[in-house]
Amino acid sequence: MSSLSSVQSENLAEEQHHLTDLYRHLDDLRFRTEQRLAEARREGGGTPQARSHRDAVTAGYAERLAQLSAVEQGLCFGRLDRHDDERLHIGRIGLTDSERQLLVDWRAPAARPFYVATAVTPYGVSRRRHIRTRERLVVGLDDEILDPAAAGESAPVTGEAALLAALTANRTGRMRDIVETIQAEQDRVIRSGLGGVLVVQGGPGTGKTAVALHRAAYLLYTYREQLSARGVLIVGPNATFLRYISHVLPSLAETGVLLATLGDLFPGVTARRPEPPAAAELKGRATMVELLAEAVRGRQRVPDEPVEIVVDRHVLTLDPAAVEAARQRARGSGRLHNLARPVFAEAVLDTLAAQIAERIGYDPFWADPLGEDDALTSSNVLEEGDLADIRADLAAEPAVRAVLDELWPVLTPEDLLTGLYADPAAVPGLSPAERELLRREPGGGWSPADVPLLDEAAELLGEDDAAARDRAVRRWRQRLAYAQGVLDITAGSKSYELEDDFEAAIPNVADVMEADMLAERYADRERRSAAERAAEDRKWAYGHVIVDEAQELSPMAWRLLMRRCPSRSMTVVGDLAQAGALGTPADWAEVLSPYVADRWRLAELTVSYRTPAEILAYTRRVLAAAGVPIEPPQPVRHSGVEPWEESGGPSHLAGLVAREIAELDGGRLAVIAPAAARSALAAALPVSTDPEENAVLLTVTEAKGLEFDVVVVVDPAGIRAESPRGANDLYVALTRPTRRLGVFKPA
Ligand SMILES: Nc1ncnc2c1ncn2[C@@H]1O[C@H](COP(=O)(O)OP(=O)(O)OP(=O)(O)O)[C@@H](O)[C@H]1O
Repeated sequence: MSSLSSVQSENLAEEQHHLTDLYRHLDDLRFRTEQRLAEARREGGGTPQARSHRDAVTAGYAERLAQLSAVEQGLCFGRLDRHDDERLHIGRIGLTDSERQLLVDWRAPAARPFYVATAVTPYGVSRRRHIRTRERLVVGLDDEILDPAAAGESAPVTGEAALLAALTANRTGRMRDIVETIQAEQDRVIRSGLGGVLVVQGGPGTGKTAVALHRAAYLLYTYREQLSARGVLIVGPNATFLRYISHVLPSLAETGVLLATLGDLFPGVTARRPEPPAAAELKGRATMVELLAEAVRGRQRVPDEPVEIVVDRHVLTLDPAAVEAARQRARGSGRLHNLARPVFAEAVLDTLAAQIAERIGYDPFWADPLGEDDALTSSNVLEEGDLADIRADLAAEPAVRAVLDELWPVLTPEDLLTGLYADPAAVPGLSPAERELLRREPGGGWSPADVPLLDEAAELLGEDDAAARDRAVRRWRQRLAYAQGVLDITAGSKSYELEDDFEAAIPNVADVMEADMLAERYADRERRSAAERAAEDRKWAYGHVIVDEAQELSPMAWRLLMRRCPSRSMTVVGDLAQAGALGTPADWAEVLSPYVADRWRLAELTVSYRTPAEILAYTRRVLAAAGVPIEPPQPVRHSGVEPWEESGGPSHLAGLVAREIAELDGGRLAVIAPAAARSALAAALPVSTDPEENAVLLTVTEAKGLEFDVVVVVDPAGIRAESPRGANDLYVALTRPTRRLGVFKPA
């Protein structure tokens, strides 16, 4: 016994020695990066190029420093002993000294056996060691000997002790990374190649979200060149969920990922307005594409009566036939609405200009020529140049512009949707009830379901970037003139003193401009990461898109996401059995086939790491009794605690919740209830509606994707009855706890 413990303490001492060495290297790296950062900050920035170079370098060092700080906790967590006597330590980043690899990044191919080696397939590994640390101290070691002879006895999961420690730890309200205990089926998903669409289907608590985040980190590490320029987008269901997962990637030293909800994906709009599920479902239907196209056509109007326009005391008349002809011409141009407006305007201006020309250019003697030479071929003495002037004057005339804006307005996506919601009756193809669902007065912000419609509208309307191009050209001309002036003065005052070679050193104007503009662009490109630039650019094409809780997305939302990812390099993560939104798909093929036919691959996760066996068994029983057979995933552990069921009035419930809170011991509790009961329960129970608090009251929609040590589900029948997908909602609610579940039925 004593010899065993002496071996253990020797092992601990050996690991401590190595760990101390690793931290010394980390400190050293940090110190050098800090120095370089300070040096870069001190550097003067004379020219714009020098300034933007300095900013880029500074930002690079600052980011590197943040990464080095992020890996402080749990820097090294594993060791592989190979049959060839090589030892590899596995950690959050790679570290080398001049001769050897001190620490292997968990994402490197050499680290893979740490996650997938088994006694049956040991990948050349004889021992896998989990190293548990607190701060910079080694506090425990768990060894697994991967001896094929002992294959039958090996643990069903890798790193069982470390895994169970992670799973039973108190929840903090922030998801932790799982880099120390990734399981083999999860590893296969994380390391799947970059190309194509990968669907990850798995029940509650199987680690879909955790896997999606680690996959982002893996892809950025493995395909850095490709991905750092285009960025990675992760889409989650709501802002609370994004806050919940927000620490994972920074703790893996990855910062170049944009986390967003659907409501954030139209630049300039933050869509948080709540709306009834039925309205969201209607807005999410694929048929909205045609409806929006119809709404655009509806804004290209032909008046019923002739329109009179007074210009310079002339009364001009625009009759419906002329407008119809102009509209045909504009529609026939094949351009999008906003881009076709000049075609429409030109046709209308032609009509109006002809009327003016008719009046001011009429020669009353044209039909009575004095002789052969004086013969006129038309009654009008105006020439084409005069007509062009008239058209230009008319185009600038406010009364004319007002009519053009009425008949063929330049529209923003917001204009189109506001108009559509204010008067949905104008759009054919909707039932009266559907019209009422869409109806909304202008103002009050946008809902997440509006965002795909805004995006679709932007596609249909087209953006007229002529104005932006004009501005850029004007700015360029001003600069050019300025630079020319500066050079003229310099050259003028000094030319006779110049040596030949000095003269040659003066850049010519084109060089100055090019340098200047390049510097501007360079500064823009370097100072902001791809993720930041992408967030402001509706047409940004991401290198990879990860969609979490993907079962909740509507067909319209998929159209938007596919536009953001023309390469179709995507990871789609979800569980159809947990789908709560109305109109959710029957299977993943229904979602994906319009975009990639059958060219997508499926990975399934089968083990629940969150929810203990007792709670999953209870969940299966409850749902089966309700006539909804659901097969939950396999639990990885037992908690030894059966769920409780109680019923009664509000004060009894308040007492039960208070008891659970008293026993929390630093963990977190959620009461999950029907939306209709929310305000009454908020007043009656000792819980908060602020999701950041330790004891919170949530609806199922709010609780989706989250987890708590203890959950009390109130009024399960009410949750089921609240929506056509109520049984799925109940499934979500019952599977949120990591330890204890209580179910309360109002008497
Ligand atoms: N290999 C692992 N090691 C340690 N913890 C893990 C592992 N896999 C999953 N977990 C933990 O299990 C919990 C559930 O994971 P996660 O939220 O990713 O599951 P999910 O499949 O997205 O669940 P849901 O469908 O309910 O949203 C999290 O606390 C996660 O950290």
